[in-house]
Amino acid sequence: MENGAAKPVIVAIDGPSGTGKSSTSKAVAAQLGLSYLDTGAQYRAITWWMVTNGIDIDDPHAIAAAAGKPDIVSGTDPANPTIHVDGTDVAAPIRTQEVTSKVSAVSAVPEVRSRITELQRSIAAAAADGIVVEGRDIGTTVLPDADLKIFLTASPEARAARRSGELKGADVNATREALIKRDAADSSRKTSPLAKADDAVEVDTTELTLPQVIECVVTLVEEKRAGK
Ligand SMILES: Nc1ncnc2c1ncn2[C@@H]1O[C@H](COP(=O)(O)OP(=O)(O)OP(=O)(O)O)[C@@H](O)[C@H]1O
Ligand SMILES: Nc1ccn([C@H]2C[C@H](O)[C@@H](COP(=O)(O)O)O2)c(=O)n1
Repeated sequence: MENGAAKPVIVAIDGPSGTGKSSTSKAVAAQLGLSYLDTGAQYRAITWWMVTNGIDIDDPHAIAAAAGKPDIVSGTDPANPTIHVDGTDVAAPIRTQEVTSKVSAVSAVPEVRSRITELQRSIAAAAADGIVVEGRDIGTTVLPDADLKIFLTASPEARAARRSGELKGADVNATREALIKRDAADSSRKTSPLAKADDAVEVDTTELTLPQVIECVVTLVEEKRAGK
């Protein structure tokens, strides 16, 4: 690089629901001055558009035919990540129970995946200082040449407890069953399922605090940058 500037670093963080991908990725990106991309928010955004426009979620052909229609724009500042569909801020509506229950079906459709994957690659390529991209298939499919790949895991019990804490008063057992069901759907789809890349570093966060996970990932990025 000219003037001794650091080479942009691409970090892929994958893992099942509730393992801490978003919290960790945002904090690592902020600490290291990198961009941040929440790819789950993009799949939620396209699902929100399908629901809002009356597309039959049980009909993969209808989803495929509509996959190219919504304009999805992701803001990549880790201090203020944003998501817009056709100019509308959808940060809140993409987190509803309705969207959460339908996102696995929509994201399993190959036409949806190729559209969103292309968008993700163009965002990563445009990140001048580098980027942390989090999702389910980033290390395996979207950015197979990422400089560093992390795969976060945690027990279903720990993940359900974290989610129930977030959803104030939600039943832990119901939350646990819902996330196990979503993980099973995301792991078993034919096109780029949730999976650990062979060259990913697995970090089990069950017994770690969030600051410990962040520190672990920051250290891994710094070691990678130092060429260790
Ligand atoms: N190591 C940890 N210890 C305790 N709580 C954590 C830890 N990591 C994350 N959390 C909390 O767990 C919740 C889920 O974390 P987060 O949203 O980052 O997970 P995620 O993997 O991105 O989930 P999803 O894929 O469903 O979006 C948040 O409330 C977060 O603060
Ligand atoms: N790279 C990705 C990211 C997300 N998805 C799908 C599957 C998830 O259940 C859903 C929502 O993700 P979350 O917001 O919970 O991280 O989006 C995917 O298929 N590939």
